[in-house]
Amino acid sequence: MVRAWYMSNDVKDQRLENHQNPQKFLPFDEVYQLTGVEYFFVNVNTNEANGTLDKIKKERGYNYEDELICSKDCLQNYEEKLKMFFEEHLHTDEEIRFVLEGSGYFDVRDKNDDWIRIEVTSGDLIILPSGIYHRFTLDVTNFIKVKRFFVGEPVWTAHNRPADDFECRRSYVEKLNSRQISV
Ligand SMILES: CSCCC(=O)/C(O)=C/O
Ligand SMILES: [Fe+2]
Repeated sequence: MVRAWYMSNDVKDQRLENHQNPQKFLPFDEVYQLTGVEYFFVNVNTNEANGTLDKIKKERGYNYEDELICSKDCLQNYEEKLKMFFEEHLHTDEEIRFVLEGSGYFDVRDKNDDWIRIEVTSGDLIILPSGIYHRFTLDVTNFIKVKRFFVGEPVWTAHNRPADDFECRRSYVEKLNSRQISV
């Protein structure tokens, strides 16, 4: 089950939990209010969710999907890719990841530009809105297998911060500030 917390500013090892002191966990509805990130739990064996995976895909028009394994053995240019994933960046489209096996951390900037760390494990489906600054890291287990969904032809390009002049960034900030982000 998904867990989220505010991160320490002093990150020596990105694969550790890196909590603030004292620890400050957030319920996911608060994460949503502060970031617009959406979350569903999907049973990986039956694909049943709060809704079903098929329903989520249909409603959101996800007509592309593939699988990605991030591990030393399976990911080409592993070190380089992991470094890239942990650079703060945004995408011009939603980032949709459904965890089939393993675990990892998505770090997302909240309204006040603070890092919230979201721990994902098997069954977690997470949707990062277009324009949100974020990054990803494996945890100490060094393994995650995800399904990636997309509307139309996938574009994986990451735009590193600063990317404040991108239309998707402006529109994300505007929506978040006027609380127009909707599920
Ligand atoms: C676990 S999916 C790989 C990371 C990725 O695609 C991305 O864009 C992270 O922000
Ligand atoms: Fe990303």
